[in-house]
Amino acid sequence: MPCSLRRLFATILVHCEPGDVRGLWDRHFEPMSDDYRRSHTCRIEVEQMVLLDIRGMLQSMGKDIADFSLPCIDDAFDPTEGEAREVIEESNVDFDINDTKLASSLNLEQRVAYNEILASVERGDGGVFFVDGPGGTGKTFLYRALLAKVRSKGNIAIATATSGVAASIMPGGRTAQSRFKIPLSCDDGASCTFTKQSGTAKLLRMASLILWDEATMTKRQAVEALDNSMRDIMGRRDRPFGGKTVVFGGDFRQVLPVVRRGSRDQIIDATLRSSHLWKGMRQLRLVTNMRAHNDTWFPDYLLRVGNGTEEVDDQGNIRLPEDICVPSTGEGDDLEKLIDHVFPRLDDNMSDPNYMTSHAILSTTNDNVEKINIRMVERFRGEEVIYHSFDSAEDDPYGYYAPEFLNGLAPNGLPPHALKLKLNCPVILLRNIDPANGLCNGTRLVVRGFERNAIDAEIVIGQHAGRRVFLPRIPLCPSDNGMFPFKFKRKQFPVRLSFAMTINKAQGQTIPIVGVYLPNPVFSHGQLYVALSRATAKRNIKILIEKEKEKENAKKQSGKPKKRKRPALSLQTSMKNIVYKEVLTG
Ligand SMILES: Nc1ncnc2c1ncn2[C@@H]1O[C@H](COP(=O)(O)OP(=O)(O)OP(=O)(O)O)[C@@H](O)[C@H]1O
Repeated sequence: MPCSLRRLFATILVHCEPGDVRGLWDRHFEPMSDDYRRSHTCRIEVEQMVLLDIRGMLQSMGKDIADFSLPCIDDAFDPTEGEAREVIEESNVDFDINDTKLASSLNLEQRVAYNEILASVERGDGGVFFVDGPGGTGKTFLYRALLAKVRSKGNIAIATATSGVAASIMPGGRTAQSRFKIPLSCDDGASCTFTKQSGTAKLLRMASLILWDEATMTKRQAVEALDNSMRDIMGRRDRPFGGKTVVFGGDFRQVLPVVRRGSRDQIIDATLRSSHLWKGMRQLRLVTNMRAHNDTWFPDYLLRVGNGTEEVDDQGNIRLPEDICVPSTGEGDDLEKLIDHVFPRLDDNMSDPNYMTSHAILSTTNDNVEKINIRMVERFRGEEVIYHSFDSAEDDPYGYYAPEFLNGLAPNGLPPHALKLKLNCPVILLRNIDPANGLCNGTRLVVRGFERNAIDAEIVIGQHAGRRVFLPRIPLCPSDNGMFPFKFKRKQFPVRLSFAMTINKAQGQTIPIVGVYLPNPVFSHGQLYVALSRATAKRNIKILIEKEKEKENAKKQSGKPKKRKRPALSLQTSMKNIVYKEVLTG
């Protein structure tokens, strides 16, 4: 508890712009130091221990404790002796002893990749690799084996991924953006923002191995920025990544980088495959699906969907297996049926975090996801707590935008104005709060308690699973600045319910029991493939494609008081599948 309070304190300093930092410190010092006071009697010593802990947390959130009006840290109590925080943090990453045993169960393709990469690490003369594997072929399994091997020898291995979710399932994983300090908008020729003398530069120089998972989802300019900076800090401008062993991984069949209003050509141009670095990357291919290894038909089908080779009808749609499709009437209760399939015996399992994280419904848009989440929280037993946000238009001195209007806005990546929660319900974090401690955009948690100004939650996925955290309300702005003609700010808890999530958010996660809700066709490359490939076997996936015609008829008839016939039940099995084949073969 005191540790969770210290983390909450650091989070408030970084994200909530408190007016009276010293007052906050004085008021909460006692509960924040409970654990240290039990083992130490000297108040000065206890105060220094709390400050050092908070300093570490602030540093991992990218802030310096000296910028806040807190008591000073006395060097005599500082055990780090001036060593860079990045180096200490990385050296302290515990490797799971069980991961050192993974090497013995690698399949043939994984073993070839493992040996080649380790040989490069051992030679120390650099090498750039791309682990190319469809979803479920064990890329993450391979990374865990590599990280454990390098770290078990006392060497530094840096694990990163494009998304927070993928980063959180690797030990010591961080988002590539935060670890390498890649600028948010990154143009051709850009570099990372760290200096040659910084802790990040020191860490990268010391690293024996650098991993970047889901590199297929990042813009090539971000990878090129790392290459530029590595050449610079290593003083080896002629060698890719300054002569380090760097391993990228991903699957171009999955979702590609987001290019706002981008054309197909612009999206392809933004991918790593279009980078000048691509040709120099040694390709290591994984082909055996280890996620669905008990079901050989399903992985083959998935690959045909991902490769765009599954046969299409005259409308350009592919057929989904009948036994995974939920019959539809085009009416509202279709969704209830899908929910029943995906969340059986919900009442008996409400407090089981494993159940909550192994069942989820995926859909294409936030609106669909919100609709499912609202239904699910209504089904969930317990008292509902509603937290309302404080919304403002920053550059609106005359108050043109009424609060009701602002409250009704639902931009992507922001929590709703009225956040409805119940005890034990699953939520997903919407911001990188403290990536080093498992709180990043995409982290899955369950709600364990409600405070007036904080949500008490438990991390349920990844290496920090089981950790309790307090989440405060923070000011949040839409990631897309051009979305509104004013600067919109919402002060709210940075979470959303996660019974359902968008397909893009689910990339990189294995979801043992998955439902896919498709009231509208998929609209981007790889979406259908990502949705289908989250499951471990065909029998664990259900898809609801809503019947279009009936919906339209229902709309037309809604104005007339005539008796309506009960809509017929039919099985919708065809769906659009968007595949940019040039990114798979170019
Ligand atoms: N050699 C192996 N032996 C046993 N299980 C394995 C092996 N390789 C992978 N697995 C298991 O297969 C499943 C899928 O593996 P993993 O998550 O590493 O795939 P992935 O390629 O990273 O998938 P995605 O791209 O969808 O994230 C996991 O449950 C993993 O533990």
